[in-house]
Amino acid sequence: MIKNKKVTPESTKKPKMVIEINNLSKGFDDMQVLKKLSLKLYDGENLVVLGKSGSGKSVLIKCIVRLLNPDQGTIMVLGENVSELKSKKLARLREKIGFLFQSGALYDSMTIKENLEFPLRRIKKKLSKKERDKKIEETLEHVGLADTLHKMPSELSGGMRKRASLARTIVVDPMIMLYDEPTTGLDPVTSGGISALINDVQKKYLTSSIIITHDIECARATADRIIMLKDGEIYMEGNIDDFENSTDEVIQSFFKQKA
Ligand SMILES: Nc1ncnc2c1ncn2[C@@H]1O[C@H](COP(=O)(O)OP(=O)(O)OP(=O)(O)O)[C@@H](O)[C@H]1O
Repeated sequence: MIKNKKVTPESTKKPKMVIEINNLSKGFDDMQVLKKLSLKLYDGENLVVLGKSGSGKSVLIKCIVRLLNPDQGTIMVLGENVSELKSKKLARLREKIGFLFQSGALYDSMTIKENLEFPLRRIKKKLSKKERDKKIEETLEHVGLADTLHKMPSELSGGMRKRASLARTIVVDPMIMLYDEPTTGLDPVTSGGISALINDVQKKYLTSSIIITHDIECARATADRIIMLKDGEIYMEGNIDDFENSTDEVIQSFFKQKA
């Protein structure tokens, strides 16, 4: 692994860790996807995970929320060992994690308001209807979709649907956000808007995020720190300047190819 100077959000303070992965291995049949991978996500940072298609980025975040079970290694999330949690505790932990899937996955038969109401009713049971409505309106306003309350997902553009999905994820106040290819399939201007929104969410909701992407522009706009995966291992860790100035051929070709 190429390792540059230690990059933590604030190198003078000891930052709190929200995710700590040690020696994670995961394979399918005879294909080893992740090989003894270790990484940390610090409180309040945006960690970008780069890697070619098939390098195991999605498998990594699926292991974090135990949508997949690791073959080996430990995953600590907010101080809990994910593999050891019984279903009730796992469900409670998952409530603290916002997962923005690549597809966005809004419920097509519900209005945007109903899409946000759904997780709120399930997770924030104590809110009154008035409080719920207020929270939905505030969240939609924050993602720039205040006037879509009564619209159906099919009436929105791809970028707006992505914003609505993000609103549905953040409406329940997650502590950690996992973004799986948040800008894939969007034009450069719309992608730039989503990257800016990821930063807004980090500031406003004080979330810690893992952002999985191929999109160098998204990495440039959002990353406090970047990890590049290759062949199931961390190939390089650093900040965007370390990557852009790297003379390593693999890194250069990855960045050139995306330019
Ligand atoms: N449930 C599964 N069963 C079998 N193989 C799987 C499963 N999930 C992922 N894989 C395989 O693991 C490898 C890594 O997949 P993954 O989705 O993590 O890649 P990725 O880096 O996210 O790629 P992309 O950028 O294209 O989304 C791929 O070869 C994929 O086919």
